[in-house]
Amino acid sequence: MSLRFLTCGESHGKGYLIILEGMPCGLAISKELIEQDLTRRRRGYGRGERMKLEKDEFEFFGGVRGGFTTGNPIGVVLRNSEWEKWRGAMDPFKVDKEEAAQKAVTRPRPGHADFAGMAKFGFEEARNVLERASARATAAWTVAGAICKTFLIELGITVRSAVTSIGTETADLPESDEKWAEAYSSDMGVTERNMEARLRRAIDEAGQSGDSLGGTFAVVVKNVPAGIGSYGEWDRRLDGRLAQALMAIPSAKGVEIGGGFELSKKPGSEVHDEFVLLSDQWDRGSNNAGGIEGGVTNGQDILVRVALKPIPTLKKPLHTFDVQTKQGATAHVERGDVCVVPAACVVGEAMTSLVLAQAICEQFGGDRMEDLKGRLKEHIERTRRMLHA
Ligand SMILES: Cc1cc2nc3c(=O)[nH]c(=O)nc-3n(C[C@H](O)[C@H](O)[C@H](O)COP(=O)(O)O)c2cc1C
Ligand SMILES: C=C(O[C@@H]1CC(C(=O)O)=C[C@@H](OP(=O)(O)O)[C@H]1O)C(=O)O
Repeated sequence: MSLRFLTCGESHGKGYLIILEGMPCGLAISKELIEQDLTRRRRGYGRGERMKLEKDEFEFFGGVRGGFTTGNPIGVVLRNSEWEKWRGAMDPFKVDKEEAAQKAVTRPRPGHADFAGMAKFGFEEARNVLERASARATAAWTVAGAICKTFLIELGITVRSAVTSIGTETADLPESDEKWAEAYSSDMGVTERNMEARLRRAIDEAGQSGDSLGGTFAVVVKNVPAGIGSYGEWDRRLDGRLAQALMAIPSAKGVEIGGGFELSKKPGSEVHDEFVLLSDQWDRGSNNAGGIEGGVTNGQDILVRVALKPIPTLKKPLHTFDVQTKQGATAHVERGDVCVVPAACVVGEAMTSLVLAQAICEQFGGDRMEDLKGRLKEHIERTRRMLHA
């Protein structure tokens, strides 16, 4: 069965419903791992007022019994902390006209879905658009992703992320488990404490001048077996699927696999990862491919980098127009974040986990975790024999 997830909900509505269908039965579910990822997604210096208020309370609705998946669709309810405050404007049936009018967004913010969404549906103002386009939905994606990450951990596969730049300040990718642990617990998603301070300063400067900052992050997947994905059809290639899932993160504008854009500047002799003999096993001397060749994993770590634009709602608003008066205006201002890169990289882990879990379920799936693990083990052993000198 293929694994898929859907959500419904709005940023200032009651919350989100998450349905993850196709997870095999018998997987132990860790509520703590979901809580940890939701907490990490709220992190980061530069996030706005809402992240101090939001608790991300969630409840399992179906598909898990006694701590194990049953093979039924998994349902989770994720509540918005401020629902009561927004009820007047957002209630499914009893909307208070005055409150709704106060919340109307008639001056579309450049860089947001406001105008494009109004054009799509013919809305007279953008409230319905921004409610669904909001990155609040990434909390729901993080819940689904954390369940997929639990599935991958059970198979010995780890998905981690780190911030690699904010504005023009850069940070190194962690190189050891110890460094990854530092990035995991860092508020900024980086390894060095002095780097955290530099990134905070950059965010302060942007915030003080009413501006915002983007940046980059990397997701690294370790211990992925070779041979996952497909070269058979364009929409089954794993690199393409990862790029789609990561590009869907609000504000993501670029995705690179392995050496990415830099590879285009080098000759082939410096790019392709040669096979080398390490004791009695054939291995690779480098990993410029980022663990994927021809849309299929090659057994090396998967490395994906994502570039995020600076977020669009600015305290010093950009120029726009009012869709009702047709006059020039300054863009609508909502309270908001100055920089979201440390939060977005947690969403990057979630989306990567989802795509990988999907590919593994398609290839080795079935209804039972135990059967899937057995098939995957056989596959790994066969590959090891292939690489044995
Ligand atoms: C975790 C996270 C939080 C975000 N918070 C804000 C915010 O507070 N204000 C804002 O204008 N954009 C924020 N964004 C970005 C917008 O949601 C995004 O730029 C917008 O929906 C348009 O989508 P696009 O940039 O992918 O084209 C956030 C993005 C992420 C990933
Ligand atoms: C709520 C979250 O992020 C929100 C994403 C967002 C946007 O425009 O994307 C705008 C802000 O919403 P609000 O105006 O309600 O503060 C962010 O806080 C979240 O990440 O959980």
